[in-house]
Amino acid sequence: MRTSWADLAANSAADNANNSVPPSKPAYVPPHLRNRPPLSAESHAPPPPAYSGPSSASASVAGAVSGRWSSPRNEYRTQPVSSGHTSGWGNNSGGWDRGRDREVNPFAEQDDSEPTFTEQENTGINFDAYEDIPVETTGENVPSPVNTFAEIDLGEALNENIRRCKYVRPTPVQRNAIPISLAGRDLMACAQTGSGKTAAFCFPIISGIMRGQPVQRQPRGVRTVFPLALVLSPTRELSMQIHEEARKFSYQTGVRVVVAYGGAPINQQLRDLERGVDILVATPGRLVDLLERARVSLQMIRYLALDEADRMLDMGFEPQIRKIVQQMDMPPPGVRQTMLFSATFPREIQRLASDFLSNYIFLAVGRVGSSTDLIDQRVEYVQESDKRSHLMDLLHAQRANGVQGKQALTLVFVETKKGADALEHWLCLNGFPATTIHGDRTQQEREFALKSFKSGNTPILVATDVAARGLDIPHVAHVVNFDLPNDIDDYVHRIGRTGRAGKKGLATAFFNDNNVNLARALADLMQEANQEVPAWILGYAARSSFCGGRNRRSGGGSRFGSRDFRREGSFSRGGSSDYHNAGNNGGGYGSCGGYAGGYGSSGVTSAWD
Ligand SMILES: Nc1ncnc2c1ncn2[C@@H]1O[C@H](COP(=O)(O)OP(=O)(O)OP(=O)(O)O)[C@@H](O)[C@H]1O
Repeated sequence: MRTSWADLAANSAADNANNSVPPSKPAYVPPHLRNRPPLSAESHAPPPPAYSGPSSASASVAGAVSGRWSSPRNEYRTQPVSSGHTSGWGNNSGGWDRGRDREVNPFAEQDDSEPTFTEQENTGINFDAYEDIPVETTGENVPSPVNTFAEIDLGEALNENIRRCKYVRPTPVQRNAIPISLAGRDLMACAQTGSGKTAAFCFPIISGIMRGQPVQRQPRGVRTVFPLALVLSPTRELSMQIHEEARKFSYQTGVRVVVAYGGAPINQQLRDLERGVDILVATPGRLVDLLERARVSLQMIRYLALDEADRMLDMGFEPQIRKIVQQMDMPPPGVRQTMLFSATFPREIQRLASDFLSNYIFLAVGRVGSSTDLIDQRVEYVQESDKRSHLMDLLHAQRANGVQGKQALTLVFVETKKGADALEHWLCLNGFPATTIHGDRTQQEREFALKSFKSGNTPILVATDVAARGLDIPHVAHVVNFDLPNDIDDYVHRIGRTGRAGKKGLATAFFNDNNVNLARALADLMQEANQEVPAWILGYAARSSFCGGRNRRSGGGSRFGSRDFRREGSFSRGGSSDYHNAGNNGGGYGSCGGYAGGYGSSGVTSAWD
């Protein structure tokens, strides 16, 4: 099969050369043949494939992989559907140099905003910090974890990009999740913020597309595109970030990644799509738009990844996700491969998520929903009226300890968009350069704010929950919860903007009587992360209603006992009851509670996309 596609590409190139007339659109070239020198008219030999097959050192994983392709998924792929890619390569954006048929090197791209931080600071990754993390996997026939990237058969081009990224070894979530995904299994994975989940779902997708058999060519004139993989994320900025990461991982693999998100001109995104797409990274709203315009079809999807999956399936997004995954033309579970990732996975969301999965493996690296103990968490009692002056004290102290007199990056979370603007204004008036990101700002303003913050030019970013999830901003030294969220999971994601990739971070929360409902969960979370819990907060925790409020986790007993919801007695839907437990066991669930409401921020959902 591979040979015939190689022949097809070779013949097509030779035909074009012989006719000396360039095709109106370049012919589709399958990923494993892309980035090869163009064939001369004389040469009819297919170029060597980019991926040279499994190495003997990785026989177990590789064996599982080849097994995957003889599964029903393979039959699906070879069905004579009239689809494929709209066009070939290289005419431009999203990582391609317009007019020069050349992929832009994402590793050489310079951020034109002057970085405040040195390369050395950027590479101080200490993944030893994650070594003792308990890992639990449940499900049937769980593939064994690996210890090194060399043990995983990802293909040379991808391995080269891993080296370029300076990833020396896989993080615990990568060690476990990648072999599971390469074996073709569906996965629900929960791992702490900043622990490398993006690569954990990108690597198997890219590798799978590289090694997979190519799809049929798109008939000319049809403008619908047929991506092979779909990665959904809740915010525009996170989709952009995943796109950037995926472009690095897929550099010179021939796998093409395109991003589509709201707030940006759709025409440019349509042009990017028309140039060819293997992996589509998207926010749900913009994707629905593209599907309704019939510019994207999900018919050929082999891989579906939901990043921040619990957010994607909560009340704000669930209808859109169901529409995309269940009501359009995406292959069903068992035919496609589905991967769900987050740092938090409330049991009710797990239950919903199981509709999207087939005989999946549940992976928990660390306790489900826990924060990393790399973050020094502090809670201070601050009345509403004192919050600004208190923040000022923190910023002054930070400036005094700053690197070379510069303000360390501080991310300040507030409840409302108006509150964000007002605080930004006040900070600027008081000599602290600040910017803001929230749903009322234009996309351009949001992107500019983020860029300015990342570069250190504006070291304080005031944000609503739009910035709470997934954003990987190096050097965020301090996260301040100026207003605490209503939900402890939101707190976990917010503080997770610091203390990433093995680095230490600091998180300060302003607590007052408005936050009583969060007291119990906050105290539990801090205790679990070996943080010092002030006695007064334990008092509030005792007073708070264990099963009430909007905190879905609040309930009696240890909320950290929670694991794979299928192991609860109440589980009665689908799947197998014979769950292999390959790791540490936690306690049971608390006796009450569950999901008592949506995220506090559900009102901003549409603005996120
Ligand atoms: N194996 C590795 N070696 C070194 N650095 C890594 C490795 N894997 C990931 N990283 C880096 O770790 C940082 C965090 O990764 P990533 O953003 O994927 O975390 P995450 O688990 O998705 O976090 P969140 O839950 O906040 O979304 C990134 O800067 C990434 O480049």
